[in-house]
Amino acid sequence: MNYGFIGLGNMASAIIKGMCQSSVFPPDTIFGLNRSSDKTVKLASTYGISACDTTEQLVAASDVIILAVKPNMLESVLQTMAPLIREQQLIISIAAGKPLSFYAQFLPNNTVIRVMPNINAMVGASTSCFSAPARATDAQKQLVRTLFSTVGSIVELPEEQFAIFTATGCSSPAFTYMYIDALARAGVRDGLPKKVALEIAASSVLGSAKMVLESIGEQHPYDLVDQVCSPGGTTIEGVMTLQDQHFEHTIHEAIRAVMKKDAALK
Ligand SMILES: NC(=O)C1=CN([C@@H]2O[C@H](COP(=O)(O)OP(=O)(O)OC[C@H]3O[C@@H](n4cnc5c(N)ncnc54)[C@H](O)[C@@H]3O)[C@@H](O)[C@H]2O)C=CC1
Ligand SMILES: O=C(O)[C@@H]1CCC=N1
Repeated sequence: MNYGFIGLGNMASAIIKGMCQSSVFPPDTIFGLNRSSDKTVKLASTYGISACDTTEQLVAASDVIILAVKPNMLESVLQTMAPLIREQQLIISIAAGKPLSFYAQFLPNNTVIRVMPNINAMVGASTSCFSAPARATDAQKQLVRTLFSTVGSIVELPEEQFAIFTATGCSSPAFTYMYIDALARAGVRDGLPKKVALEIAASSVLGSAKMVLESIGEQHPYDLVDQVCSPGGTTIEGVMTLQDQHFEHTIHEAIRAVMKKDAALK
């Protein structure tokens, strides 16, 4: 089985890295095409994947085609692919926003599965989901699970939950990076070197995420908050300041803004 990536940016590079580092997907089964050839050449030399110069070459070589261009490029990519495609080819798209019905306009006879990974795929820690149409076979869905398991975890969701998954699971790493940097910056203000401050902040977030994951269904996150806040202590001052400054409301508004933009991409 051969795999062809159209668009070799941040996400495709991360997925190709995961596939090649697994023992499941040999590099000689992976093909790539990018608008500019520099990224294709780099991935070919780093991982030994095959570089394609045209959509014709990539479609001819692939059993599974992974669309990893920005949503605004999809229409032209699908128009170019449509006359070349074979019915048995599986299409996987990782683009935000575009529903399965969008792909059906261009490729009515092919199975298209939407996958939403996140950027933590670069370190094998993506939180991914997929939505498949009724026509998708168990084997096709299993292939999606196997492929994206090389870069982290993956669950199947109904398509109506795809957008909120994207916002809370795949846009949120950007917010978390901002939170980590804000903590580190505060550390710098009080004398920590930035590198040390970043290590402390990131490590603390990693441990906190582990605490939440291991207590789901047993303790509410606010039970954990209470365990940190000693009566009359230091942390409660920070917690109440965050509440005064609408910390939760700000996060909720950020998610709402992501959802609004996601809906506009359709
Ligand atoms: N960056 C992220 O955190 C995530 C992005 N996504 C989705 O993944 C997709 C790709 O995102 P990134 O990798 O971040 O973008 P990117 O901008 O890093 O990569 C896109 C690549 O596609 C290439 N390209 C553009 N038009 C092309 C064409 N006609 N033929 C071949 N290559 C073409 C560009 O040169 C670029 O290398 C987007 O649809 C995005 O919605 C999904 C999950 C997370
Ligand atoms: O910002 C975006 O459009 C993509 C979707 C999820 C993460 N990045």
